[in-house]
Amino acid sequence: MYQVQTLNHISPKGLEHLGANLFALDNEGSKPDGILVRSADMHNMELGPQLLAVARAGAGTNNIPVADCSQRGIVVFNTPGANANAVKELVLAGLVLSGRKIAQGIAWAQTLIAQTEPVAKLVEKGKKQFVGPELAGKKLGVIGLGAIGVKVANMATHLGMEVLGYDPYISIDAAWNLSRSVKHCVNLSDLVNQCDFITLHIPATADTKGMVNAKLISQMKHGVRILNFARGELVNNVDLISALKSGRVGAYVCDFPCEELLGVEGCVCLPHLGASTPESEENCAVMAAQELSDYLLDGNIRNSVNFPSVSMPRGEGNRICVIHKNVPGMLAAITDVANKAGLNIENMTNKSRGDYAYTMLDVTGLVPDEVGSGLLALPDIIRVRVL
Ligand SMILES: NC(=O)C1=CN([C@@H]2O[C@H](COP(=O)(O)OP(=O)(O)OC[C@H]3O[C@@H](n4cnc5c(N)ncnc54)[C@H](O)[C@@H]3O)[C@@H](O)[C@H]2O)C=CC1
Ligand SMILES: O=C(O)CCC(=O)C(=O)O
Repeated sequence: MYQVQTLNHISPKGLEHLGANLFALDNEGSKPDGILVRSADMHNMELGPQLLAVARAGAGTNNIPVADCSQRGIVVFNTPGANANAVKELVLAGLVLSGRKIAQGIAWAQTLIAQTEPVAKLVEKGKKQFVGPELAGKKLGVIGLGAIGVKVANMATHLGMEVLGYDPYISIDAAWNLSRSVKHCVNLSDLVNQCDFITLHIPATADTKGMVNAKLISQMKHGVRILNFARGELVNNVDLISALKSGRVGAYVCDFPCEELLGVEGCVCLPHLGASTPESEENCAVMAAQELSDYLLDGNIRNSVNFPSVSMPRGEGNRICVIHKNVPGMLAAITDVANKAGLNIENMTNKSRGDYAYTMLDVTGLVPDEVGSGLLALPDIIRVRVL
């Protein structure tokens, strides 16, 4: 029985994929084999030696200590694309909110109840302060053309916007899905200096943190409207607030409120609602639970952010799963241990990713305990499981 801990609310539709006879859900989680998480910050969490995998029901994994997990042989999964439509739809709202001063208008309309003049009269007198531009005919810059960025870019072409995209690492799949009317920018300056609206769809990493700062803003069009449904850390808030005050930035719509942004004129903060739809919560939970179950029960890895994708159909015998360093001689050393134990290797697969690699052997015959201990005694072996 595998113990699975949930650190956030995970849609019950997903949890149904963890069969009750094989998995025990334990929210206190003293010694979980697997963790299901959404946005909970795991950086200061103590991860026990028994922990095998963390599945993020969502896209961003910056709340998970991924490098540390890799070193300890903990596989981290995410759910690529499972919440992309939910975010795309909120970006549509964000585009309109950034231009038409809707949030400010709604807040102002609520104040009219206390006035002495009739509300309808006050509305007609006051509405001119909330005039804002249409989207059609304007230029939208999409930074990051992954699952969400592609959907946003394609949607914007249907709104009559001229769309520019920047992503030096775009995947082949994403490129196939991108509307051919999206203009490709080879550098960021080329995108930011012509766009009326800019939307961020990149992960928060050491390279991207603080990317929207005074220097980049100085290259943008005066009055540019910026949308951030990716991560708060991508934007230097001090520089952004000063640009809002000077009018260089016309509006900032973001999904990541923080102390310094609340109450700043021109800033519209949503409470991290990008993926908050029943459909997206369910998609993410189902995908994450399936990934976790497939790994815990059969050792297969799909959609990991720190280990390679490795899957093999399960045969009759035992399966030996080895996480190891990506260094020469590992396959020979692993198969040598199996051979010495008299095991016949029926099927075998091995893949590497960066500094790490994963090998699975399907063998006939019972696997003696000394195989596990023999493998673990080899240099550069991180984790061994016999399933
Ligand atoms: N507001 C919310 O609730 C949500 C926020 N997110 C955030 O949005 C981000 C993107 O999500 P997805 O599109 O699903 O991820 P994805 O992995 O499909 O796409 C990210 C894209 O960014 C590109 N990229 C990376 N570094 C870049 C750089 N320096 N410049 C330009 N492009 C760069 C990658 O090549 C990739 O194509 C997530 O990492 C997460 O932080 C995701 C889902 C929900
Ligand atoms: O689970 C959520 O609500 C947040 C989703 C998110 O930020 C992500 O998928 O990166």
